[in-house]
Amino acid sequence: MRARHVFDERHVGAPGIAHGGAVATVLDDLFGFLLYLIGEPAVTRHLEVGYRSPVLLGTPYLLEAGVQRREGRKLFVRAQGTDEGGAAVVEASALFLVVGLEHFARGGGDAAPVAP
Ligand SMILES: CCCCCCCCCC(=O)SCCNC(=O)CCNC(=O)[C@H](O)C(C)(C)COP(=O)(O)OP(=O)(O)OC[C@H]1O[C@@H](n2cnc3c(N)ncnc32)[C@H](O)[C@@H]1OP(=O)(O)O
Repeated sequence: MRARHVFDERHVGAPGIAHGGAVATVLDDLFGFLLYLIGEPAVTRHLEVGYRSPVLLGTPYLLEAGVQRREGRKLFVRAQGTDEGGAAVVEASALFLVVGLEHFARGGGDAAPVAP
């Protein structure tokens, strides 16, 4: 799956640079959307982010994510973000666990069925 993302002042850490937590949030959400597209309701069990270069505000990045492998209810996923020159600025790997829709009901909100 591919997405284009531009961080803005809402995500600032050091001046002009995205906060690492904001970058991790976007990557986690990218994985969540990937698994939504695949049609697997799953949640993050483990997330690792490698910050290779500062992620600049107001700069478009290409984000790419995919499923590396599956072991039963465990989905191992990977992603990377590259700048317009093709240089990798951030990478992430994560373990998502497939859960039943009752998992989402624990938060008290509506858990809409996940469809591909
Ligand atoms: C309907 C709308 C859907 C929208 C979804 C959007 C999702 C967007 C992404 C998110 O933000 S998700 C929110 C953040 N994540 C959470 O809130 C999850 C909190 N954790 C849990 O609820 C439970 O841990 C979970 C349901 C995921 C699993 O609980 P379990 O008690 O079933 O399993 P456990 O935690 O013991 O670990 C499962 C397996 O992972 C393995 N494991 C854990 N860390 C690992 C690691 N780092 N590497 C490899 N394996 C690992 C662990 O050993 C174990 O292996 P086995 O099943 O074979 O014993």
